[in-house]
Amino acid sequence: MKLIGIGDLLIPSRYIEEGFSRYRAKGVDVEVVDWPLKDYEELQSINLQVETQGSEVYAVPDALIAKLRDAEILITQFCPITKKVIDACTKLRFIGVLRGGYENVNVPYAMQKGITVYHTPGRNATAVADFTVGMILGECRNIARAHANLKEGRWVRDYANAASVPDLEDKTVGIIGLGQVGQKVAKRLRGFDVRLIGYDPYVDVLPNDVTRVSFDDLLVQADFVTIHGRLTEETKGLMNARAFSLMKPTAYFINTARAGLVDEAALYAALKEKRIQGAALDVFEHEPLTGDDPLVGLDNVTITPHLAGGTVDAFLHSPVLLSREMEGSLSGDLTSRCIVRQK
Ligand SMILES: NC(=O)c1ccc[n+]([C@@H]2O[C@H](COP(=O)([O-])OP(=O)(O)OC[C@H]3O[C@@H](n4cnc5c(N)ncnc54)[C@H](O)[C@@H]3O)[C@@H](O)[C@H]2O)c1
Ligand SMILES: O=C(O)[C@H](O)[C@H](O)COP(=O)(O)O
Repeated sequence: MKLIGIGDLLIPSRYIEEGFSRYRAKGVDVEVVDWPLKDYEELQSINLQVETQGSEVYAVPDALIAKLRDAEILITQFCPITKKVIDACTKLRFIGVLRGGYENVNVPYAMQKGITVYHTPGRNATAVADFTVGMILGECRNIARAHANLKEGRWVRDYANAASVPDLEDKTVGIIGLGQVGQKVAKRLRGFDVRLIGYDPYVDVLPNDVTRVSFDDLLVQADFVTIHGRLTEETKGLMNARAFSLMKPTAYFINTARAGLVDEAALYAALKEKRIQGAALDVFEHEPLTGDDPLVGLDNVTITPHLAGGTVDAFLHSPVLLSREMEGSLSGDLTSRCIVRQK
């Protein structure tokens, strides 16, 4: 059996090679090729922003497709596996995605062709959950603003909103979306003695210290609203002007998930008019965010350049996780992680 992995800027080839090297003992021929990209910005602009299955808007270079043709197992992180790629790989039986999401793979087409697709749920949930807690503290305690001021030689202790800087203890944190990341955020926040409320229409059982509430009740009650849904047709623009109008004027909004979950203009207006206290954002409608973006000029926002999932553990361990998940497929044993099974 032939496995071909596609290395990229965030998971270089050698990590895929190492992650799947033990397949060699099972008679698998493991080869890894590179997806040539200029820089991380190029990757973000073509892939992280494209949330349509198959990402056909990006043309995978023919030279790369030519290197993939013999694959029976194809491993990718961000490189789009489009209809054209699938058609070129005539022996393809399995696709493994080194991601929790799989928006860059044309899953419906793979399914139609009887190809089994695996992914890696939660591979960077720890990284994102840790970062989210950092963002909550960073914004409500003015950490980033204080740092920026000191770097510019200003010793500023009298922030305009200092009188309303909260402790986390006894505050209510509302978590929208209790999947891999949302549940880890809840787990981390327990140590802060907060009250946890959650909204997720698709999770039957919430962690027992997370009180299930409706979407509107969450917004009305929470001192911190943190969103962790995936971007779908249903969740697009979930946080709109109406949603922000339900939040307390003292509440904070945190988004380390996807920009598309939020109406950014409505969020900007709520922040600008101080209808909510502040926001911490790792994801933006237009990435990379430029210095002249209106959000950058606000004094009640903490912004980071889409960093939440990026730890060495998250990215470099993904191939090991995926190789374990897919191992059963070699002997025909399809495990629960496979999202599409052969008919
Ligand atoms: N900033 C980063 O670097 C970074 C890194 C990794 C992941 N992410 C993003 O973090 C988010 C969470 O990832 P995850 O792995 O936890 O995803 P997940 O699929 O495990 O969880 C998403 C949850 O959202 C819930 N959901 C679906 N529709 C909903 C709705 N209408 N309202 C509320 N909840 C709804 C689902 O039931 C699920 O429990 C995703 O948007 C992902 O793209 C960001
Ligand atoms: O940078 C990010 O947002 C994520 O690391 C990237 O999109 C992959 O996330 P995943 O699909 O693994 O959740």
